[in-house]
Amino acid sequence: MSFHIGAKAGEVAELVLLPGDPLRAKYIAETFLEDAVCYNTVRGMLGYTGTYKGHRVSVQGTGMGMPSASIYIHELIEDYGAKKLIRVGTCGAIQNDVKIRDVIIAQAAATDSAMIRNLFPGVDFPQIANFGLMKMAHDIGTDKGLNLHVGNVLSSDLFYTENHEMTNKLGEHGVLAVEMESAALYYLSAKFGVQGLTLLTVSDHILTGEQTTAEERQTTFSDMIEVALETITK
Ligand SMILES: O=P(O)(O)O[C@H]1O[C@H](CO)[C@@H](O)[C@H]1O
Ligand SMILES: O=c1cc[nH]c(=O)[nH]1
Repeated sequence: MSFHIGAKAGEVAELVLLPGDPLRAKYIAETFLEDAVCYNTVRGMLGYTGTYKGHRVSVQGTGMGMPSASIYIHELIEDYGAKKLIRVGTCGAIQNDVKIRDVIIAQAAATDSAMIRNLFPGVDFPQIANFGLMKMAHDIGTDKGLNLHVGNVLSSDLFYTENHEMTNKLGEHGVLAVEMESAALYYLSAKFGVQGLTLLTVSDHILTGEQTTAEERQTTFSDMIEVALETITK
């Protein structure tokens, strides 16, 4: 077992989905995977391994924010050998043409976190998705007829930001939505030479104030999950 994950060696698959919400991990395992077994309950951050169309796949909750997500992502890669990781998250849209329940493929993630900046003084390290996973997800999502958007997102340290001017400015520069973990996934994927991608379902609209319910955030968004599972197992 690693510091925060109670799985034994071999209990985590090389292919891992990463929802922030551990109960979304449970829902995904119970709804989409066959023979899913729970390998982690440490801190209630549930993790499961099962199969999807014959491929071993794990799904691990990461918690909220880059400090929490980076702990799980780091241990999944370094201690358990994860090779492809797809975050399946929720986000708040900051573009008018991005609607509630649309799916976003995060091509890159800007961040207001100092976590990565502090590692590269004087350089803005680019946090980008793996191209192969991104193209595959785009092809699969397009075939499914989804309302897909591809572009930049903001991974913010603050859910309740006071800097609305900054959010608006990022929107004016084409950033699609705000969430809290993708920059960490993309940085750690680059550090360890593995493949990382984020898919997001729009759970709320920052410009219009529309919202989904907590239950929807935990248990729906099956389009995104299916695209993630098809992509990661191709
Ligand atoms: O739904 P998840 O994957 O947790 O993602 C989003 O939701 C949380 C905030 O409500 C943050 O973790 C944010 O990134
Ligand atoms: O970080 C997040 C996630 C969902 N919705 C938001 O507005 N922000």
